[in-house]
Amino acid sequence: MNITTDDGLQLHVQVEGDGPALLFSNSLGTALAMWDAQLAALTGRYRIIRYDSRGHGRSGVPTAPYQIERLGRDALAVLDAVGVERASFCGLSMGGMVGQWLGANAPTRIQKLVIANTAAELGPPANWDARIDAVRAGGMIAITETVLERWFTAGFRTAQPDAVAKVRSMLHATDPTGYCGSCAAIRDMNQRALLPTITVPTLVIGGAFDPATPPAHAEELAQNIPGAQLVMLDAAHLSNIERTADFNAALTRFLEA
Ligand SMILES: O=C(O)CC1=CCC(=O)O1
Repeated sequence: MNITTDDGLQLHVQVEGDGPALLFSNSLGTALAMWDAQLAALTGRYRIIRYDSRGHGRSGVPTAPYQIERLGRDALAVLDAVGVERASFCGLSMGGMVGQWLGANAPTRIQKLVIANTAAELGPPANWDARIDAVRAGGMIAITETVLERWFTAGFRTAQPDAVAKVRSMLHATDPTGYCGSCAAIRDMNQRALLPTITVPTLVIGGAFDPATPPAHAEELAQNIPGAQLVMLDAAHLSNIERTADFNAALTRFLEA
């Protein structure tokens, strides 16, 4: 289904399964299909709500730079459109940045918060400007292989070429304008001051081998969000794909405690 946000953008949403509502939010350069392995494991126990973030997948692609607040309001629009007052939330990387915003600004809408492979601030801005310039000049292909090397360990890339190929396809299919708009949102983000205000029960998941959001970022989040738990997986950036069973176990253990 498509839903319309308060600024008139169409977002592509899929709702599957029955049970307590669980909203997933994708990372930069992917789409809702990045959560397929979670859907397969959890669909019998949860009402799984997935959506393509603006600029990604089958959602609309505004041209101006995005902001994390705007992405957070999109997540609330998804909940409104599917008639869910309160859901647990799981977001990875950019999705986890959205989760921090929701935890601080919409605590009545979030039951439990899971933020994976993410950060409160991910500078320096010049790195994001360089990435935006590279994509504007050469399209998604210009950055694909470098990005994939950060998303998965070398061992996983060798052992699981089909899983990597699926993610490569998502990255190639991402609209360069949407990708650059999202890079700008991450470049301009600093949510450190929000962390102590998050009162929602929170699980932080990190990747011991994640070069994109290294373990220090996960530790900072867990130390500054009151009562947050921390789980470190043997994975690079897309830990939900590289370590599906461990990720799903940590997620369900936390949600069902
Ligand atoms: O693509 C990357 O470098 C890693 C990343 C940062 C934010 C996100 O969603 O992915």
